[in-house]
Amino acid sequence: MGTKDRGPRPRADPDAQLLSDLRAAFRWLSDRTDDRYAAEPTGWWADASILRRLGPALAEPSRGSVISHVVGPESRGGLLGALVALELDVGLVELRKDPEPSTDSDRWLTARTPPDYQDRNLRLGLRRDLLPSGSRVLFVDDWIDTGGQAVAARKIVESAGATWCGASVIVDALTDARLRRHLAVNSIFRERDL
Ligand SMILES: O=P(O)(O)OC[C@H]1O[C@H](OP(=O)(O)OP(=O)(O)O)[C@H](O)[C@@H]1O
Repeated sequence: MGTKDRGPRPRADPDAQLLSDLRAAFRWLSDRTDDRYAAEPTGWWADASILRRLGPALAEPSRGSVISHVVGPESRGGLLGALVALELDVGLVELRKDPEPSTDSDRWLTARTPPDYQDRNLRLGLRRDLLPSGSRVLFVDDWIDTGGQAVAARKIVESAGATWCGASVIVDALTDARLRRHLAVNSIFRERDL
């Protein structure tokens, strides 16, 4: 059979390609003296071709939903949140760690996390005037581990009178399926697939 008879070359599956590129650019860090492993995902945004695909991939599950704001926790949630907000054509509201009001009239909504992946009870907060009641929020982050930060984020969103529409993350390391459902988590992949 000649080459003409073979038909078009099958196109590479873009999702499979993104997964494989994310895996290739990721490292676990560890010391010989310590059995702890730390995720090192910064190669993902150091690579222009991965960076370009992250916003569309994280926005994809929300394409059919009405989203008015993206909320991203400091620091990587802010970085990725901006990419997703651009894709969905909405604004990004920063979720800060230990926010300090600049003036008395600078109102923040805050909540403390249950112990997170580093056993921290972080105080997270966002500026009240940036998230009007009735907003429809998509939470964006690189990684969800215990879900502690996302749980606190949901409390804050709801205390603003806004609706939590879900969480979009690159890696889902949750061990609690009920929490995954409660937070409506979509991920590019599970930690076990790294
Ligand atoms: O599910 P959890 O147990 O709450 O943990 C997940 C969070 O922890 C990491 O952020 P970190 O606070 O390390 O800050 P970073 O974004 O600056 O890395 C990660 O980016 C998530 O925000």
